[in-house]
Amino acid sequence: MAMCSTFYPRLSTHLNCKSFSLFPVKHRFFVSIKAFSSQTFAPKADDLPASIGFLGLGIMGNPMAQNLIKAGCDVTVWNRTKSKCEPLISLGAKYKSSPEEVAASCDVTFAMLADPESALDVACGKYGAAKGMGPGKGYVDVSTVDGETSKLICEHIRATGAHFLEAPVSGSKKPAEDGQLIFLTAGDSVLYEKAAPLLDIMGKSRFYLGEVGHGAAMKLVVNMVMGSMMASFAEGLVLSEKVGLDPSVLVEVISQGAISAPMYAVKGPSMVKSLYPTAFPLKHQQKDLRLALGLAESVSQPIPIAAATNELYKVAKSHGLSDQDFSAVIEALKVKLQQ
Ligand SMILES: NC(=O)C1=CN([C@@H]2O[C@H](COP(=O)(O)OP(=O)(O)OC[C@H]3O[C@@H](n4cnc5c(N)ncnc54)[C@H](OP(=O)(O)O)[C@@H]3O)[C@@H](O)[C@H]2O)C=CC1
Ligand SMILES: O=CCCC(=O)O
Repeated sequence: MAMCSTFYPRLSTHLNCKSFSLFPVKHRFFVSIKAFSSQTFAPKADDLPASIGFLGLGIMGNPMAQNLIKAGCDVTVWNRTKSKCEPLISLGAKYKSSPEEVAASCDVTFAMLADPESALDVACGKYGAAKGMGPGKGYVDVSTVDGETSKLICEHIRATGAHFLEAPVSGSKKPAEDGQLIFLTAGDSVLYEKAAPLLDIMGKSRFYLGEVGHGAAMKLVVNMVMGSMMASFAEGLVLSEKVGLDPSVLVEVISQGAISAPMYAVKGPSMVKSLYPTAFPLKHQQKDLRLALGLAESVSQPIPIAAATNELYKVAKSHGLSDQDFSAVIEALKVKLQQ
């Protein structure tokens, strides 16, 4: 039986954002805001899925699954590289040797995979999760993929009689550890409601954006902006140093002005020291820019800044920086041209 016992006291509010002028009226966007409250709305154990699967235990999947286990949930894990399951097993997780077996033994299965190819393979491949799905079950894909991939996975899952939710996340390693992610969900609303208490363990807010593809699109737009912001920040740091300024002072100046952003304050000091401890791998940021370019292409929308930014991340990848944090994109600007 599911026992999610260590909930923080939280207030959950559902807003129909049709009433907000910021949102287009043709879609019904449901925004759920969690906040700490003196009132306790701990979900009843009866409301929670009894057993939860988690596929993909990388930088993000590991802490997300950990938070479910620590909240008392009954979690079964699988990862391509089995050794990454060990820390979770020692916290109380069960293990199955394929996505199919995990899905067959769980009510709701989450997947946090690297890219469209791996998300598709884990969901729809030979021993994929779809093989173990069926009526009454749910599949929640929290990987960052394009809408087309998400729709394909959705088709396979729904064909089994199960429900599908795409739920990519905004927020990186630390927010994942702290249960402070932002879920950008779309798909079967029945599953959205069923998974909500689990999303609330792993995150601080959740957006329900309608039909499958909207969650993926929102995530790609956000990461397109983030990738360009980081590239521009990197240019500023390199240029400031070239003209004899102290880049640490630039970080401080930016932090006090209108363009301050937590990302600059968090990443800036280590970028100045040429250190890039990986929270968000550079290869994933380039993947997201590539997918955002495809999204823009699908509606003939020019995104020249993102296109140029993508080229810079590709250069960074060609210099062996794929597995470094995406802030290592600055190194692509330091490369000396051959004389
Ligand atoms: N890191 C971050 O800050 C954030 C990342 N994301 C997104 O979340 C997803 C996961 O990111 P993150 O955890 O950082 O990435 P990691 O690279 O740390 O983890 C990737 C996961 O995918 C698995 N995987 C890769 N290829 C395959 C394959 N062919 N078959 C099966 N499994 C595979 C890996 O397994 P194995 O261990 O065997 O390699 C691992 O479990 C990505 O889509 C990323 O864009 C979203 C928000 C923030
Ligand atoms: O996809 C990665 C997003 C990282 C972040 O939101 O900080």
